[in-house]
Amino acid sequence: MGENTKNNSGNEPFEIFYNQGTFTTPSNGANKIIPSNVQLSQWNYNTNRMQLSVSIKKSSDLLSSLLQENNSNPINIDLPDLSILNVENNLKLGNNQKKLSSTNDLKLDKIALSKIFNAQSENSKIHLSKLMKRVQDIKSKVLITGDLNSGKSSLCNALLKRNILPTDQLPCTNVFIEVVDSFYNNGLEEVHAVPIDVAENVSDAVKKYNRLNATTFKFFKIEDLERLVFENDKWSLLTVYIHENPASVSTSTADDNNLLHNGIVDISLIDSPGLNVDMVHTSEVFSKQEEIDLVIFVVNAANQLTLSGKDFVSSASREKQFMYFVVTKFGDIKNKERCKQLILDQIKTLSPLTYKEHEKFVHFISNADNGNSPDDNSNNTDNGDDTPNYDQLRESLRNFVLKKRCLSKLLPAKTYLLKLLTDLKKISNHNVYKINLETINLKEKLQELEPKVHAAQEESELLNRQIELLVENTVTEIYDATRDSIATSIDLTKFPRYEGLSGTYDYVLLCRKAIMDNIVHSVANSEEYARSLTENVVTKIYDMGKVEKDKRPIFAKDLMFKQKKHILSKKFTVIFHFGDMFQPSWLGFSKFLQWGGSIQNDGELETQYFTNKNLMSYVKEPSLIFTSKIPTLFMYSFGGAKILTNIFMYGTQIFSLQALKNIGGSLLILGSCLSAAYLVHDLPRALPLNLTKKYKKLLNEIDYAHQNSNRISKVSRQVLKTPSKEVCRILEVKCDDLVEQRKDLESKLNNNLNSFKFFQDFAANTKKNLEDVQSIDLDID
Ligand SMILES: Nc1nc2c(ncn2[C@@H]2O[C@H](COP(=O)(O)OP(=O)(O)OP(=O)(O)O)[C@@H](O)[C@H]2O)c(=O)[nH]1
Repeated sequence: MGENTKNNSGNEPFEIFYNQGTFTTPSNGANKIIPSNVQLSQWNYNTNRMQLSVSIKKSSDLLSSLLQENNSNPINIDLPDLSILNVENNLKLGNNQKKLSSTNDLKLDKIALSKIFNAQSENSKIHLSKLMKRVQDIKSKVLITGDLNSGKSSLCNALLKRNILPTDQLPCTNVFIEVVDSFYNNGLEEVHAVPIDVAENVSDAVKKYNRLNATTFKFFKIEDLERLVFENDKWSLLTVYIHENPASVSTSTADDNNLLHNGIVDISLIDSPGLNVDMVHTSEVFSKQEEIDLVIFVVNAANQLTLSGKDFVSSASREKQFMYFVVTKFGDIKNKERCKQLILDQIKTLSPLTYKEHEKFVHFISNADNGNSPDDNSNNTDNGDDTPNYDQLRESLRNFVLKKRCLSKLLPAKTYLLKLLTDLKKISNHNVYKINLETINLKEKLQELEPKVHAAQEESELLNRQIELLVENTVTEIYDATRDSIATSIDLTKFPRYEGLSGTYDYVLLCRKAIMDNIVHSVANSEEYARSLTENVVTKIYDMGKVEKDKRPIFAKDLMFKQKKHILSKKFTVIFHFGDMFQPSWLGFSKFLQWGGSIQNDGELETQYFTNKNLMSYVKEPSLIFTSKIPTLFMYSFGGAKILTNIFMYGTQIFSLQALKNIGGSLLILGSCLSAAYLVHDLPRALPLNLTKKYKKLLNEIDYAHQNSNRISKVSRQVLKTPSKEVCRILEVKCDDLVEQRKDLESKLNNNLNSFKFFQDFAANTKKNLEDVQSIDLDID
């Protein structure tokens, strides 16, 4: 078994040559004439074998492409009526192997089902590769099974025409025995026993046993079989090599009359232990192995098909379309017709196809005792005409294997391919249907989504623009307001009252402070205005973005303008000069000389009479006298008195040089005194005027109004960025979400389109392959 027919003459056990319409087998040295119907069978067999091989390869490729599609795009396999690729076959519970319905008992989604389907498909690919091996292998295994003591070993011996296997009235075969021609063991008759510790069961043993590897078995003589068949606790398989026809051993040639090594297809017979509760499962599993081409079920006519037998047959017939039934001990039955009918009825229920051709597949044997004797054919004949003897059975079996090996060898592959391709056809049709439905659904969803996406995008753009504009207007407003406020602050300064010559120093300081305070105050006011306005606009922006109140970040307006740079930017210094106290003008001086009053800093003519002050104030603040008209009055009085004295003293000599000298000196002193008095008198007007000018000049020079307006508006802009960004982000997320949904739908739609194309091609290829397989005619007579 480990070695195959390569021993013979090449890769194939038989090299077939055409020779004027006959087949020859070169192994026997002489050309053998094979009947033309066998020749036809061989030709058909090879053609079918080749066609099936191609179909297996194509089916495997189809499965691979389906798997690939399933991995990139989970396919729909929620189909209840699949036979090979039904995912429910993968969902079994516990020891009782109860099947679960994926749709009822377990709710599995498309992805989960597709993963199970992957496993199922992989198994199917493995099975296909085994089928390929099987289709290309020309060896044939025949499993003989049946109830305990039903006559399996006797049947085996009868078919081999040798008493090789032990038979007994009591159950005796406890180990599976495979009988192979000694051709496969260098012409030696031996028993190779596979120990239980090498292989636990027969299925395993068949795989592990290798004739060329002595560690996989133990040698025994043929005579030891009597003992070995009982030792089921030691051996899982006994391989028995025999000379079926001792006469042909010397030439090592195949014999047409042989069953095991006949020159066209080599057969091995496997005798199995009787079916009891323990053995049914093992036999069922074994019979389903691809290596088993044909199952012969031996029925004791007296017992008919027992429960174990029925179990086995119904399970095995799912895999093997045809089974042989050999009814033994039929001769002992009185009412043969009734017995026959009862058994045929049972077969009809369990394996309808076998029943349909029961004349070929169901054999009634009357007497096994004599059947073992190859020479005594007369005793093998049943009393009835329709009950073939062992020779007829042997011939039928051999013909079946030889002429109908298409069925035994290739039918399982064809049957499997038909089921698989039908499954694939159903899957592709189902997917095309589902994809169409999904596509309609996706298109509807996309149509609904499209306007929403546009609306959201437009809303987002509009709101962005509105917020941008709002921020820009706010910042401009803050800038302008701050600039105006600072620019007008100096002019709006309220200067303190001048409290006389002695308070001149304080007056200077107070005037400067008044200007400074006004400017700084205007800046602080502008900052406060910016805070309030910014706070309002922040709320407005969140309102525009429809951000829920509890989701808005807390806005702490008091934190605005708190950094050091803000404090520093408000500071500036102006250096005071003595000259800042005076700003003489001819107009002012001439007014001063008039009795009426003096020009004040606002240009208004102010009249300060001697009487407009309380006399007590002059007492309290004598220096006030200098800012009043009192010194002027005094000057005028003194000058006038002096001139009058001169006129009186010099009379007509008033215009004499001496008189003019005296008058000139007096006038000079008078003028000087009046000028000094004017300057002192003009100080409350001149100082604020000069300071105002000086501060304005400085503020202009350092661009104070712009710097602060810029600073304040910049802070507001910075602050407003946060809600603007937040609202934009929310809108973007909303848009992105919709765009993502659209993208997702489009991608699904695209996938659907690809899947649709895939399944269209897949359906066409599957259909073609299915038609090819259907056209393979294995029914050759
Ligand atoms: N009368 C009669 N006896 C048969 C026939 N076939 C087998 N026997 C007898 O039935 C007994 C059991 O036959 P076996 O061939 O050992 O049966 P088995 O099915 O191999 O038995 P186990 O493998 O041990 O279950 C033997 O004594 C056979 O001689 C038959 O067709 N007619």
